[in-house]
Amino acid sequence: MAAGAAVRLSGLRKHYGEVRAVDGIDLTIAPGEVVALLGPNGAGKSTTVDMILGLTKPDSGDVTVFGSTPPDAIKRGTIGAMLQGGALLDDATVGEMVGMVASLHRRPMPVAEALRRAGIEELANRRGNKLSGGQKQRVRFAVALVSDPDLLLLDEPTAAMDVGSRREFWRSMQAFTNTGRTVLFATHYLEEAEEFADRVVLMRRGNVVADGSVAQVRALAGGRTVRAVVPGATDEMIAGLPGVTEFQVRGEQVAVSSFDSDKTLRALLAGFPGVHDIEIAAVGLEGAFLSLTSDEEETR
Ligand SMILES: Nc1ncnc2c1ncn2[C@@H]1O[C@H](COP(=O)(O)OP(=O)(O)OP(=O)(O)O)[C@@H](O)[C@H]1O
Repeated sequence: MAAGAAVRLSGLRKHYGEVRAVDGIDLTIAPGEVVALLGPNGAGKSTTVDMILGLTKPDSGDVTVFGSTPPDAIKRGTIGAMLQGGALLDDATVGEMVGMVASLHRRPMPVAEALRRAGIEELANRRGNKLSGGQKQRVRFAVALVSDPDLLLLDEPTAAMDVGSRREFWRSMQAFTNTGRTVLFATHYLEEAEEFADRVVLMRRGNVVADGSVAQVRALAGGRTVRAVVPGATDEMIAGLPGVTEFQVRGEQVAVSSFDSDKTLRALLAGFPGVHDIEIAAVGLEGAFLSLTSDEEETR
């Protein structure tokens, strides 16, 4: 599979002085996969995307895109990219901007089709300085699509969009991925990863801390939340239960995060005979994200 990989990163590293923006990551993305790159601010997502695009030179390690170097892949129109704040021209119309980019490629799709796929046909004659933030993002999407790329790299594509535009954007994106293209998108929105990605790669401080399907990443965090009404509960008693990683006591209402909910529950029942209204829930992707990317992990 490696030879036919859409993206292959091996030992990829980029440091800025003391900052280990990307600290030796290995990642293989198969053709047709839709992968979310998740992580808190400063995790190294943009630096990774920039290295795949050849915009940032790695200190060490290799990047290949469909077996080629990033500059060769870009020359062939294999990669389309939508970057945070990618420049648009104030005085050119949307149609002109997308047309200019199309003219740089050997086998572009028709400009009208790129506009249609990005859902901005009606903006074709609008000038760059008359676009809203969300509309600009869609123009960047059309620019990314017009080379008819096999790989799309998107750095926080829906950052400036309202909820409705976000939905529509992902609908357009799904139409694109249904044709078997590969997509890697960086995002802060867990629900986008959960809903649209086949695979989630979680980054923290320049490293990949989890990689798998949404269900697998959730399971990696392994925790559950136990809620109950516990007459007589005190902070000290709840903190002393086995498996507890975090807890909250509000009057008799207790919520506990636990890495071993069976043990926690047994001890709770033994220590507090009056406990009632017990609920146990699996950690969502958000919980997994927080537990796998929090700085407290550092001390483990
Ligand atoms: N050109 C640069 N010079 C110095 N430090 C940089 C440079 N680019 C990135 N960094 C640092 O590298 C780290 C990783 O940044 P990066 O932008 O890749 O993170 P990110 O995960 O994309 O964050 P965000 O979600 O905030 O966009 C950060 O600490 C950042 O300050």
